[in-house]
Amino acid sequence: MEVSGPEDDPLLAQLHRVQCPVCQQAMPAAHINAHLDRCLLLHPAGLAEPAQPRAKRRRPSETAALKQPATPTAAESSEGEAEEPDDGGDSEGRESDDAPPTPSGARLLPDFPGARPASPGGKGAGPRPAAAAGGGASPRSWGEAEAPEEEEAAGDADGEDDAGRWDAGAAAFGAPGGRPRAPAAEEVRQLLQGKPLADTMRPDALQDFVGQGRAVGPETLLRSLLEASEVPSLILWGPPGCGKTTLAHIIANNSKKHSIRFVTLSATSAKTTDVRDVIKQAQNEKRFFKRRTILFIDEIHRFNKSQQDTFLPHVECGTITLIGATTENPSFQVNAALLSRCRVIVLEKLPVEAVVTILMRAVNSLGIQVLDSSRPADPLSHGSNSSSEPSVFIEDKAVDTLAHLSDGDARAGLNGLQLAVLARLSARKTFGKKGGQSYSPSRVLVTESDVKEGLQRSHILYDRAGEEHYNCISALHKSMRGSDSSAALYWLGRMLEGGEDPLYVARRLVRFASEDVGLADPSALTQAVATYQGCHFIGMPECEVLLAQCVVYLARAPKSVEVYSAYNNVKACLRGHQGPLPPVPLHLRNAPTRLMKDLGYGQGYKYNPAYSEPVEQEYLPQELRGVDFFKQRWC
Ligand SMILES: Nc1ncnc2c1ncn2[C@@H]1O[C@H](COP(=O)(O)OP(=O)(O)OP(=O)(O)O)[C@@H](O)[C@H]1O
Repeated sequence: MEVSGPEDDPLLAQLHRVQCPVCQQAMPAAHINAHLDRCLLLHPAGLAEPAQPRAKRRRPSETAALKQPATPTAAESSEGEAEEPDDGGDSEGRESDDAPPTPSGARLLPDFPGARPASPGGKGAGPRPAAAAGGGASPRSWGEAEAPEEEEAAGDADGEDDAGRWDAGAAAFGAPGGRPRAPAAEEVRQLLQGKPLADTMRPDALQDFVGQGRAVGPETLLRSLLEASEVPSLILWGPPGCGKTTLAHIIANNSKKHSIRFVTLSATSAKTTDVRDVIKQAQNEKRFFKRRTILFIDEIHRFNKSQQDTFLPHVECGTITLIGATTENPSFQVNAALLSRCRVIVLEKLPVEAVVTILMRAVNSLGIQVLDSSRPADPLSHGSNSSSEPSVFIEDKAVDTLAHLSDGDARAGLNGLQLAVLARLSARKTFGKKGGQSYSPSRVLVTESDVKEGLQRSHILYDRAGEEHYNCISALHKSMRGSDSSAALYWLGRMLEGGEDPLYVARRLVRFASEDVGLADPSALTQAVATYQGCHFIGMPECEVLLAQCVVYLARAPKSVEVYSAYNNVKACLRGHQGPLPPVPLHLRNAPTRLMKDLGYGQGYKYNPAYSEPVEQEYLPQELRGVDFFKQRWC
């Protein structure tokens, strides 16, 4: 996905002007890294150690120089305008020119882990957020804020050791040249605290919206409409964390530019009166100011049918443009009349690559560096860090694993990342020791196992209340029907590991025992009922094996739908019957009283045990004589 940064837009580039802390020259933020590379080489006095000609990357020691303003020379003063390509990162082969920049200006690689993204200080990266040190900045402000003089370079005083470590570290971790330094752990911690990373990273513009090409890709009608600010009433349907609210947020952002009101309500908390208030205001806005109102209702499926009816006439007459978000199938959860007035946009579970892109954007934005596992290197071999504040690294496979475990839910992935990093920062796990000597923490490494711990798998893989609940039980039922015991066990596991109620599964097994196994193995029903009772007695997790046993039993059992089909025929016959139902034949009626006997109840009935030979007798009403529900299809 293309992600544009200020450097892509000359206007934005002008707006994002920063001042070189060495020569004081002002320039577009996008040029600062390339400028600093040369500026610092021209001002070795600004370095804590002599500049090495190969040093295109910023070293921590160089960061110290950022605090020592130097007088600009003629050579530098024209440099900011005529930027030369920064080859520092390229020499390590880490940075792809094709890689789109993040909103913060950092580059992302489209494919992961085939290629590694640059860290935030990489080519095109903006400087570290000014408030990062103060903890108030959002990661999004990375490329916008500039306060190198506030930065306390962790390893500044380390001189040679630090410089060597940083260079080698950059090689080891894939950090390209041109970055002032990695943010210290404390800064990362402050960025992560207080607000969910998922919210902080929510894109504001359509070009930052990852994936969902089918719904809002470049060629889609919806995209053209959104770009023209002609937003139709929409129902955004998709699994959790796939970008429904984000898309609405982008529309809201866009609406502001076109003086369209955007009002948000959540169906979990809003009452009908709230909806009425919004509609009233929308009417006034339309009447007096000719302003349109877009009403976004999150989790619209939680409104009952009559609440949904409240919008109907107002959507119809254009007082409001409705955008509803739902994880549930709108065919069942949204009023048909409302549905017919809205365009349903189906958003899909985000593919792993898209989640990787989103995660890498967050990683870059936080200034966390990615440890490239394809380039094994012992970071400790590059010297110690005497700084009290270590830099933060994450294993590339940790990002990969996180993306896989997120199961298409970007929020889950971002939350997992946030938890893993915060947990690791709290534990301050370091790389260990070098040559038997202990080092003060020079780096904090977030590993694959950290992210696994950071994820609540159960909440990620399975949505107990939503669509996934029905999808999985259906998959289990069909696997058992197809006698695939292995697949059936898999779907059972998916549900139980996801926190499904075991009794819900057990009830389905009871049903299956009759519906699909039926009289081919009547003891299946006994097994299933016993399983239900067993689950009831012992609960989870002990009852999982009961369910597994029963699932395998049912999957392997012979199948017969004879009873099930015949009964369906009976139901179809009854439902399709025209006119009054035929009376029960008199001979089949019980006659407990004289009056009933006098009326002919029970007359002519042949009590079967009283006959040694087969009994000829009709049991169906007159008009159904001869019907065989096992043979005749009614539905
Ligand atoms: N397509 C996307 N592109 C970029 N970021 C995304 C995308 N989808 C989700 N995200 C990230 O994940 C977070 C959660 O997404 P969002 O709130 O849009 O999910 P949702 O589909 O509305 O989920 P829910 O149904 O649970 O409310 C966002 O804040 C954003 O950071």
